[in-house]
Amino acid sequence: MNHRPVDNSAAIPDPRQELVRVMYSQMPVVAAGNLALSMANILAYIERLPLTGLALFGAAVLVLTTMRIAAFGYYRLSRFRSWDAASHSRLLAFFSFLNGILWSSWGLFVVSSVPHADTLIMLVIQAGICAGTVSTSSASRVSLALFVVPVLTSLALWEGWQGTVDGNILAAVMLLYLVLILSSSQRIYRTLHGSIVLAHKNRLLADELYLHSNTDGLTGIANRRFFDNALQVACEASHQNGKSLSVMLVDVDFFKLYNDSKGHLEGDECLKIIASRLQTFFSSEEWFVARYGGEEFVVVLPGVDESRAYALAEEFRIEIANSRIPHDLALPWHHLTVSIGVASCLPRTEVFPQRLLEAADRALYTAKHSGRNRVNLASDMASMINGFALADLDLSAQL
Ligand SMILES: Nc1nc2c(ncn2[C@@H]2O[C@H](COP(=O)(O)OP(=O)(O)OP(=O)(O)O)[C@@H](O)[C@H]2O)c(=O)[nH]1
Repeated sequence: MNHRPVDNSAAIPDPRQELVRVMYSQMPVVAAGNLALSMANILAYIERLPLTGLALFGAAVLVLTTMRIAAFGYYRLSRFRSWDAASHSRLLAFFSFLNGILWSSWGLFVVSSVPHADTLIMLVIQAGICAGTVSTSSASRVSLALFVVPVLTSLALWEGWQGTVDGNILAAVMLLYLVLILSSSQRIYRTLHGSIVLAHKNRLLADELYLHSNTDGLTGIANRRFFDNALQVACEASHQNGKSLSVMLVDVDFFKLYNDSKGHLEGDECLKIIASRLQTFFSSEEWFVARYGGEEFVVVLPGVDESRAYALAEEFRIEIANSRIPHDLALPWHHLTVSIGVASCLPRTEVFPQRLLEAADRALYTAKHSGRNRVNLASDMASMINGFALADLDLSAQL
């Protein structure tokens, strides 16, 4: 669970690398499919049962295609941000070449061992396979060429060797086809490139929107909106995992007088200082700080019980007082101070965010009216929660 509105805005990654990563991520699936293809070939060759072999191959291709489609959805682009694309693209090129050899061996196997197999039809099938690869391999020209060249040339060479068709004409046709494939790969790549850039821009915009709508404009810490959601989540988690939960309301003392004497801009700077001190002081991963409104801040401390929350609040209060931020009208100290109200709930108790806040607010009110620059505990919290539990019991008994 993330308790802070985090700034995720990173540069848009290189779309070509992103595509290589996606292709690379599918390698295990493709390898499994090709292994099935080789086994089908070997089986058909040993048993002299070409139809069984072909049926097995057909099944393997079906499984492979289904798995690849599933894998494409699974390996979403966002997962690959931290990958080392350079080394992966080399491995991908090597793998593509192996893949090409496998497919060409399949073509050669069929024309050489299946009676009446037509080389031309096989060539058309192989050409279709190459064309199908363009969409997925278009980001890496090297990988594409390493796949396509063995697949296309093997049958042409076979025919030339057999002398049934003019090898030169076949080679010329294959060359033309290769050029067509590579040029269409460029077009497909441009389209994919555009979609990937757009997808990343959209994500950055969504991140930015989230960040802005959850951050306080003045102090840069989380705002009330973020706090309301996060407190609800923290209360539910505390109820489920049986850990304590404490909330603090931190209010700057005599802040109106600070504004009046030093001006609103100085007041703003003062709020920024308090926010940053809070953020630094309560920096544990689980805790979070937000601006509650005006000169009031809130700290949520999952896993912290009442006595520890009190000790932490007292430590923070002293830290601010010891900073000696001048505030002549704050009597009797003549420097800036804060008052803090603390409320905690017992582990495994169902606690309502609103009740916890009300208790912390009452504690803060008492701290203010007992002279300010102090921490006050909502000592009625446990009895209040028990009171609710009893009220619930009474109600259910009446029902
Ligand atoms: N500079 C500045 N002042 C603000 C901001 N938000 C609220 N305030 C001021 O904070 C002051 C709060 O005053 P009060 O609620 O009377 O509280 P206080 O003067 O701190 O008195 P106690 O809380 O009783 O110690 C008001 O004068 C508000 O104008 C802000 O964003 N910037």
